[in-house]
Amino acid sequence: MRPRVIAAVLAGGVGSRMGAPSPKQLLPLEGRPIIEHSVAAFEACPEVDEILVLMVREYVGRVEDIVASAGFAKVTAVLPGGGTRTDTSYAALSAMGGAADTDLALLHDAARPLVRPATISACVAALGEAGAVGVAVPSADTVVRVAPGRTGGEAVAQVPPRSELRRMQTPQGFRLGVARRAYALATADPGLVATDDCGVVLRYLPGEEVRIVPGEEDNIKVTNPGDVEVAETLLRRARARAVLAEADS
Ligand SMILES: Nc1ccn([C@@H]2O[C@H](COP(=O)(O)OP(=O)(O)OP(=O)(O)O)[C@@H](O)[C@H]2O)c(=O)n1
Ligand SMILES: C[C@](O)(CO)[C@H](O)COP(=O)(O)O
Repeated sequence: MRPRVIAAVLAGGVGSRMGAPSPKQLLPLEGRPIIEHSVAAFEACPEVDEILVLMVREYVGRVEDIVASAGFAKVTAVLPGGGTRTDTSYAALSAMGGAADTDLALLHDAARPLVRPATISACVAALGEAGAVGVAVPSADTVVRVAPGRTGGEAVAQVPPRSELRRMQTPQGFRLGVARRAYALATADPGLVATDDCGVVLRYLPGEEVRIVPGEEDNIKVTNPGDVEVAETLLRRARARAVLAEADS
């Protein structure tokens, strides 16, 4: 029997860098809220069985309305998120309590509305071989480690080989047993600091391989003012490509 695939769309953030009056995942992108685009990708992915959405508590009702009017049949619950992204991930995993350790959890930033169903499918396929996977892309820029400068400001301390570096995106996927073991250790650690879920597995289960799934440059995280316009341009370009591909076939 194939494992059940449960996706969680993480939308518990308030979007302080965006500075909009409501959380950025509610901003319109080509006429639909950003979060609707993100959920739609999972709804359209044939391998995904169920979707949970974790939203800033006071906007849970708003997202329930979005889910109802979009007719997302796979969404089984809209739940409140936590105080940090890691808290929201943990709340998502806790809400999957009825699932087996062999079932699969996919955690995705609501703020990445351009994720493609094919990328989600690739994560599910990779979880057939590894207990943890994360979508990532190479960096076109040289990435440096910095330290406080001798003359003030910051200075370059190290230039890691760029060929060994990737920029992590989401989705990030896990066999539930792996995510549960990692998060049980992480939440017991008072020094826990994490910026993504693969990092939690790497840190707390060092023996577990975290496999990279090649991603797409346009799976951007809408973060700062101006990013919605960039996402709109990328979305229009992707639509135009799809129309051309359809016409060619
Ligand atoms: N407590 C939190 C914080 C973040 N997120 C989600 O994690 C994703 C990536 O986080 P980020 O882009 O940092 O979103 P915000 O936290 O909303 O932004 P900011 O840091 O600017 O406040 C977003 O979909 C966001 O909603 C979450 O579910 N719960
Ligand atoms: C998970 C993530 O999107 C991977 O790039 C990223 O680390 C989230 O960071 P944020 O500061 O919560 O936006």
